[in-house]
Amino acid sequence: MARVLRVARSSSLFSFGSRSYSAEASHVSSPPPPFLGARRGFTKERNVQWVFLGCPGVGKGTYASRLSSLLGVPHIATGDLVRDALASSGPLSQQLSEIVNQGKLVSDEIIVNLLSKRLEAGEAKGESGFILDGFPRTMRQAEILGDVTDIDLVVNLKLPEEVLVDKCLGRRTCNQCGKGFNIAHINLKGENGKPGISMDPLLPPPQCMSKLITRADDTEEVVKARLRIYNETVGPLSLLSLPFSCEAMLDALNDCVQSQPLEEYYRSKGKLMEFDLPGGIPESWPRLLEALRLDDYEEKQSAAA
Ligand SMILES: Nc1ncnc2c1ncn2[C@@H]1O[C@H](COP(=O)(O)OP(=O)(O)O)[C@@H](O)[C@H]1O
Repeated sequence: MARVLRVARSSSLFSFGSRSYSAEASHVSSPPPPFLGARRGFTKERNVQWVFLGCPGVGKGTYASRLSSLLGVPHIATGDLVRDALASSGPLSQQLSEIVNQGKLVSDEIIVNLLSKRLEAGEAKGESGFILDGFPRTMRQAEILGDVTDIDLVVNLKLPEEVLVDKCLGRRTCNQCGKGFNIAHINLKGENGKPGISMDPLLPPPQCMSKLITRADDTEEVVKARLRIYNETVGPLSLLSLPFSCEAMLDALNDCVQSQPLEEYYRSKGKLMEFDLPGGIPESWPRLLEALRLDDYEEKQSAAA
């Protein structure tokens, strides 16, 4: 039977259809080892169920997608689900475009429904496990997820705030092959004991160059609103220095219900792995694999095959 997240408006009850998930029946040892042991979640019954947290622009999509290929689990980005819904014709599209283009969060009900449909379709195709990117974004979403399934590990990617806006503004997607690139040159000098960060642009191959598009919500104003909302709902980011003056952003802030930050929620459950990205993909990817204790994963997989 299909696994479905169902929303009951009057209560916190959501369900993953027939699967016997229980918040109590966690296979996670307590207290967890440092960085949780990356192999948490690899069981005979199912594959990993991981969540990627991180500010807009931090690279969640990039690293979640690489890990999903490595581990053979689907990478499910709720931002992509929202963009697919936006691209479809229908009343939902119109409703979403106003919300997304102001940098606001889509309602928990809409996002849970989109995710539910995606999981259902995946299960029908025989998918097992997942890496969620962009979900949960609110405490309510985290509670819903916690009610219906066990999350093994929450990876919290971090970059200095100065880098995030530039990275968002540098994002490009090829409208033909769908791959993501980044044209930003990041070169942040180290100061006050903090290391500098430099990232080369991730440039597209020549055939994609003329087909690059920028996300409609990657304007400076909307990016800053999204970063502020992230700060309020997920975890602290010292963004107070950013100049916020536009009305859309103030609306977004007013709409943003202050909730206990998600980072703290998962930290208190011993599931949070913090990861400060040391630079671009060439520096960060091997270090991330090491932190996840997956550095020898490919070798072991091929040896076992
Ligand atoms: N879990 C979620 N809850 C509410 N809104 C979401 C969620 N995931 C995505 N969205 C909506 O989709 C937009 C794009 O999401 P995403 O691609 O994850 O962007 P980013 O991480 O760059 O902010 C968000 O700004 C928000 O409007």
